[in-house]
Amino acid sequence: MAKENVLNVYSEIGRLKKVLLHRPGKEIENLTPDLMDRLLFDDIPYLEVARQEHDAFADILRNNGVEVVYLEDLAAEAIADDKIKNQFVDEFIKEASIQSEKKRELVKEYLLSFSTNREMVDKMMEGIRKEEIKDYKKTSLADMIESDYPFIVDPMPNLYFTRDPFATIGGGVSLNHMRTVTRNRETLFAKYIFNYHPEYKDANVPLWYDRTEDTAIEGGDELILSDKVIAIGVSERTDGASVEKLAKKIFEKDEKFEVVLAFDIPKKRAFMHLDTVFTMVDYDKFTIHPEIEGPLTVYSIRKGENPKDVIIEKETMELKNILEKYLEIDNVTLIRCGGGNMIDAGREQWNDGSNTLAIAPGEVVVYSRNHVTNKLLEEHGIKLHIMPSSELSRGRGGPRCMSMPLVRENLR
Ligand SMILES: NC(=[NH2+])NCCC[C@H](N)C(=O)O
Repeated sequence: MAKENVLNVYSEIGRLKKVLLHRPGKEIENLTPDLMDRLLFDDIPYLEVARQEHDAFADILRNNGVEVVYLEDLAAEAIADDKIKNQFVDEFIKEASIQSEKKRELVKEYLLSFSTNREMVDKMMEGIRKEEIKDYKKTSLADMIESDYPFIVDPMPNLYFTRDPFATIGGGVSLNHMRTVTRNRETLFAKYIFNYHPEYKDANVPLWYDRTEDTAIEGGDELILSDKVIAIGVSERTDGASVEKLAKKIFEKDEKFEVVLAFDIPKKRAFMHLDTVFTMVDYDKFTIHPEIEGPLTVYSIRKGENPKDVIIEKETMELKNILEKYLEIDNVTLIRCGGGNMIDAGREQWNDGSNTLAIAPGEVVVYSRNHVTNKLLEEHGIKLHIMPSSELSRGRGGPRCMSMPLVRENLR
């Protein structure tokens, strides 16, 4: 029997009931200066403190009635069956770009040697250093003459940004194809969770996107403005083609969404995802990076006559007017990160000052370090839950990026 409402997200702000996090693990201690660029970090966080901050984040959520589940637990629970575990390990190895056959065999043996699935999953996330598997060098020429690259399997340090590899939209999931190899490897965990975890496997969770697609889309670009309107950033990470594919899939099912808005935003790191420049904090309030106020080009995608067709319209408008028009609200307030002061805006933007996680309308989790923006939010009547932020922020993501809502209460 199909279970109902295992996933339910029809807004950005409806009371948060269940959320997916990943507690930063030893993958952070496998970040090196040489790897930072490719693995999308600007600095190396101090793991112990990052974990304290992350635990404080989870506590804020739990203390406010949110059920917190962890990616690493769900992934381990999803592969309880040995056949599925074996398949999962094979797929993981296939995507880990390991050069020689012998080395792949040894990695498999090593992963299967962990006594619990949870430990094995942690190891997959952490990456495997050369010295962990000693014998491979003797067996193949490729391995004998290989470079001094220190890893057999790369770490996945971005996993604590659970927002991106997949995203709940309505009653389904966008299982994303990520722009970069490092982040695309992360999506494998979600594939197994939605196919095999006891909570989800019989729920027939519809997939609005699949990781096997060849164009990119990331969860940080996917915002659910209401049960009628979805906004998606066409950004450094998300292609226009992906937005159209996703819109068609959603319209084919009887979801209530009526329009998908594709926001054309600058393709640069400070604007990485739409949620880096713009998050919803209340019914009629948004916190934004002043640079996207516009005029902005937006493409609205609606259902066509026949379910496979869509109608696309291009508009160029100020952000405020776009939101007022599509959300049918008379007056939308945009709260500028850093209060519009160029220095404060630039600094706080860089540390995700407008990347807030709403846990209810008018109630958000924010980073402590962005005090200029936080003060402004308070002045606009927003209730803040402030979390510590010196280490986690070094990965260039804030409270919204670090959380994937699974269930939100519907708004009245
Ligand atoms: N939804 C977000 N804004 N996520 C931020 C992700 C940051 C991560 N270092 C990356 O570059 O992918």
